[in-house]
Amino acid sequence: MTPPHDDSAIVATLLAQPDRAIFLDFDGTLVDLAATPDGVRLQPGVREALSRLAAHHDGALAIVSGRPVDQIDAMLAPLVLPVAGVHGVERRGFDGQLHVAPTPDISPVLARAQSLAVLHPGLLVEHKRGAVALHYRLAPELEQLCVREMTAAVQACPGVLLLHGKMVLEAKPAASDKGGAIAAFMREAPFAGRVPVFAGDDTTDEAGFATVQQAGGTGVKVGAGASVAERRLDSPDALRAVLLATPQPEPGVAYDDIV
Ligand SMILES: O=P(O)(O)OC[C@H]1O[C@H](O[C@H]2O[C@H](CO)[C@@H](O)[C@H](O)[C@H]2O)[C@H](O)[C@@H](O)[C@@H]1O
Repeated sequence: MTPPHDDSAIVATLLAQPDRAIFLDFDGTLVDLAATPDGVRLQPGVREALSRLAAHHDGALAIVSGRPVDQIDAMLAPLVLPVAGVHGVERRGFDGQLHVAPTPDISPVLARAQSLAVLHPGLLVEHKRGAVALHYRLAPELEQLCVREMTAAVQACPGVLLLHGKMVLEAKPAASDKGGAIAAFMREAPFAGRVPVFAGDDTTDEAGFATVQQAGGTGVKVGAGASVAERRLDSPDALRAVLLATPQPEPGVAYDDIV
């Protein structure tokens, strides 16, 4: 389905305003989706564009992902940014401090997902801090089976919620989400007092859109699909084009100089 319109010009204007706080999802937003989680690649120039944009906003730029913080660090190295990982279970602020939310016992879900993957080698299980992702991208015909099994497993785990993302079912703590992670960043320097913008592509990003819009900011949905976000970009390519055109910092000023 083709998205109704593309707000590239408006998003570029928003990102250029130095009083914004910028929050970016990773998979399907900054990088194109790939067949497997370790198959994604950061396109040339994106790391440098993120560094420029962070400098332009005095460091108020964070990645907000379903991936663990250390995976995001590995993808962006040598650039180190504030990151919320595992849908807000992990969060490293601008000051470098890592905050970890309490996590309910998820071991029954992990055991069920792993049993299913043994029976069906096309399925892939990711065990993250307090969360389990069951990927069926390589075996899409197993979607309904995965939904049934993961729903049943999660029902037996109080405090655990099931998210249905892009070809993935993720069991994660109900109390943590991207909205909460963004709100936590917004209480801290250098994010506090700024107007938030969050770009994301998936159902798991909707809580983030709601949070930034309640704070007077802007949600930007990347790609097709229903969303509460007020703005829309066609694809990760459209977002990257906006990022690559981000303002140049003052001569000699880079993100590394402000952290
Ligand atoms: O919040 P995000 O940064 O968008 O992370 C969401 C999940 O992304 C990854 O899975 C997704 O991307 C994979 C690579 O393109 C793809 O193979 C998979 O089908 C997608 O669901 C990641 O593996 C998960 O841990 C993240 O939660």
